[in-house]
Amino acid sequence: MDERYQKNFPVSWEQFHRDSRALAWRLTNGDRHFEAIVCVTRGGLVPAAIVAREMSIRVIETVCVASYDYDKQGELKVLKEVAPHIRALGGEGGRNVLIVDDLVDTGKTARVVRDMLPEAHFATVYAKPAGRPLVDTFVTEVSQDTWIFLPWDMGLQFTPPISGHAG
Ligand SMILES: O=P(O)(O)OC[C@H]1O[C@H](OP(=O)(O)OP(=O)(O)O)[C@H](O)[C@@H]1O
Ligand SMILES: Nc1nc2[nH]cnc2c(=O)[nH]1
Ligand SMILES: [Mg+2]
Repeated sequence: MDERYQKNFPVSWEQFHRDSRALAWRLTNGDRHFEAIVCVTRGGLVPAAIVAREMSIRVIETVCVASYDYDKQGELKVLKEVAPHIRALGGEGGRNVLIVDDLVDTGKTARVVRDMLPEAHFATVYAKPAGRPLVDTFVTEVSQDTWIFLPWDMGLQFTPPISGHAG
């Protein structure tokens, strides 16, 4: 684990579903009308599916970026841009577009995607303090020194008892 991260925050599928639904509730109670979701792959794919279902949004676009190799942040590469007709929804800048990602950490990914769609609404399930100013709506804040383990990166495994005795 990168030394920047001192704590773990493991999230189960149920918890992630609950938190993504909570994000949809917040977005539904806002004053914006969204015609399409742009999800930031790959982490944004799962919350985007849940938010799209709850908000009855059927137009889903991707913006494909890569920056982390597990917990090591590298140079950010845009592998696929947003289609021009999606960028134009609600006028130049994408005012009627909802951008969804799983989390914001340093804010580097959010900055790049926001620059593509400056009028869009940016939503994440989790936010760390450095990235929080770049997000319009989120559900749970976690500290900067916490690594969030998402359910698709984990599996069930044996945990030894607290006493240390295996049997
Ligand atoms: O705020 P930042 O420091 O830029 O970090 C946040 C980004 O990091 C993760 O994506 P990652 O690059 O690991 O790719 P993935 O979504 O394909 O897992 C996460 O899904 C966010 O998109
Ligand atoms: N899974 C995961 N990916 C990240 N990318 C940047 N920060 C994080 C994090 O805390 N967890
Ligand atoms: Mg990502």
